[in-house]
Amino acid sequence: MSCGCFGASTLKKKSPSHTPNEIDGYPLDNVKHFSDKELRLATDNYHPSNKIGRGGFGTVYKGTLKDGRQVAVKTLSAGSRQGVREFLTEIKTISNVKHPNLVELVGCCIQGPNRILVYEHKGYKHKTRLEKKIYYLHGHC
Ligand SMILES: Nc1ncnc2c1ncn2[C@@H]1O[C@H](COP(=O)(O)OP(=O)(O)OP(=O)(O)O)[C@@H](O)[C@H]1O
Repeated sequence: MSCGCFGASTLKKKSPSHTPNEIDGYPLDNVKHFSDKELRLATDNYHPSNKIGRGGFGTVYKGTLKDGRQVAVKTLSAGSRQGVREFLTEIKTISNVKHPNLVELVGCCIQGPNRILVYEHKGYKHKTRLEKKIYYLHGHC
């Protein structure tokens, strides 16, 4: 947390609410950006009772957005190198695809160290990990 010892110009340069509009040259304009605060509110501060799973990316929490929409909030585990690559891959692929068998990417959070993906919540997942890989290999048909 910043305190009074920093000058105003320092605070301006390092605004914690800054959201990048690209990652590795990939534009993020078509993806909704959530703030850390919004997702903490949605998941009751990542309360353990909202934990719905864990994958290669990190822990997944159930959340409710301000508009009442139910979402799955996928938090990237700190230090997960696989996750950093997967974060960008998931944004690149899922944000441009709509398919009844794929969950919709609602948005993401890239704030400070946070790398979080927000999906529509499904009561169950349609695809196993293997099915997802086959799906991608066969070119989203
Ligand atoms: N959109 C969603 N709706 C409901 N539950 C979800 C959703 N996304 C993930 N989950 C839950 O979180 C668990 C982990 O999902 P996640 O996609 O992170 O990993 P995975 O399916 O094992 O595949 P991978 O590690 O390759 O990404 C799932 O098994 C499921 O229980």
